[in-house]
Amino acid sequence: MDFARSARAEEYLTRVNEFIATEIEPVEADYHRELAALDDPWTVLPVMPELKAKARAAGLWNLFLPSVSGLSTVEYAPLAEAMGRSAIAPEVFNCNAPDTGNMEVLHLYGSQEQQDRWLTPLLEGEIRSAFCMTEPDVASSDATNMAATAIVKDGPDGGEVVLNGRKWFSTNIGHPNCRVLIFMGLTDPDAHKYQQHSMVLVPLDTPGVTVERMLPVFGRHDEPSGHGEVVFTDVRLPVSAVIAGPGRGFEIAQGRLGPGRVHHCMRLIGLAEKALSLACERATTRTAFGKPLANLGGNRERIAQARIAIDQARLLVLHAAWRIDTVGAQAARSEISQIKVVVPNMALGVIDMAIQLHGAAGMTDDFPLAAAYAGARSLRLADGPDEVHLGVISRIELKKYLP
Ligand SMILES: Cc1cc2nc3c(=O)[nH]c(=O)nc-3n(C[C@H](O)[C@H](O)[C@H](O)COP(=O)(O)OP(=O)(O)OC[C@H]3O[C@@H](n4cnc5c(N)ncnc54)[C@H](O)[C@@H]3O)c2cc1C
Repeated sequence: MDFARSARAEEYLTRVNEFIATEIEPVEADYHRELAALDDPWTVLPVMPELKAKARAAGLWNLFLPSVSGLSTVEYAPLAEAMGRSAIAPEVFNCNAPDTGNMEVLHLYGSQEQQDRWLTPLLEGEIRSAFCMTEPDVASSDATNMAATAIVKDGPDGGEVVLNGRKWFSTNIGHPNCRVLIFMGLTDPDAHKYQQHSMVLVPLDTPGVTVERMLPVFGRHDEPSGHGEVVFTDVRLPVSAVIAGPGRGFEIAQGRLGPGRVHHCMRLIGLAEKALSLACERATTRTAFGKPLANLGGNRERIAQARIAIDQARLLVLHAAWRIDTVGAQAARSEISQIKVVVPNMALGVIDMAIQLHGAAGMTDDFPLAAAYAGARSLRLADGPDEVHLGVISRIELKKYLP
């Protein structure tokens, strides 16, 4: 396998890094401060559309989508890593979750009408979207448990689909520009277990859709995107809102949760790098007991271990990306699950070390470490719990030994 960067990837990386250094990093701390000071932080600050327009004009836009960027998964990895160093860069480049996953779904499975109505404005960065699968009342790590319903009823113009149920942790639903969500619901409990569910495109202003509350993650609401609890009460839509037709929810979930989901791991490598660089700066510029922090206790070893852990995890991510590019996401299931276990746990360790070296300051919002810790911890669940991924890896491993 060859992880050397192509000339095209190298060129993009130089430009992305330059854009982040000159346009994003100088304004990022103020962005967070200004947002936190607002009475209503569910607001788009003017600087965000300005940055997006600049990134777009620079051709650094929708790089996550191979058909737009022409980049392979291996080529995209260092770009996502660069974006992951900053909390706002992914959005600036229109490469942020969950919109990227939703765009991939619409790109792969959407009808022409669905693409015109939703994919085009998402690709333009004009609107945002949410993905509503997880439910508070069932163990949602097992997607066959989803109990909210998407019942198809016959009628004129092909009939309608009626949605009922409660979803939560719907990321992005608090964003002022969130206009559409993808709802996963039970359509036919008698069908094969992987053909019971459907995915439905729901305009956020459809009667019967109510965002009941925004959920905190370690006390943070992640404004202006957030994670909402959403109730669906007799939400009626034409059957043309069902993506790829009724009963194909699982098939689409497999597609959605394939290549797009390794982007989180790529970005987390960048976040861990950011934490390590902050730790090194702090350790070399602050003195205790007459020495720089770096020279106290086991701090040099901890920094060395962090460097090793990040480089190991990066290689595993590149390997998974290479497998996706060469054999496809389905055949790379073990490698994808491996990085989903390794990377968030690695990032948590590195960020925790950086927080410790910062002392009490590491727990505040004066540094991006506390938010980074919450984000990395979330990804031990949000991308599927570690245990589920370990189950996938062991199943594939043990299968080799079955008679
Ligand atoms: C910040 C954040 C953002 C999120 N964003 C979204 C979103 O945008 N859209 C969305 O639909 N969902 C989202 N989620 C939800 C996430 O996908 C679910 O939390 C996850 O799938 C687990 O489902 P659950 O919470 O119901 O946990 P459960 O299924 O109840 O599992 C709880 C625990 O049980 C154990 N467990 C489960 N299965 C196994 C197993 N096979 N072996 C051993 N132990 C096991 C694990 O310890 C697991 O953590 C988000 C979550 C977070 C924290």
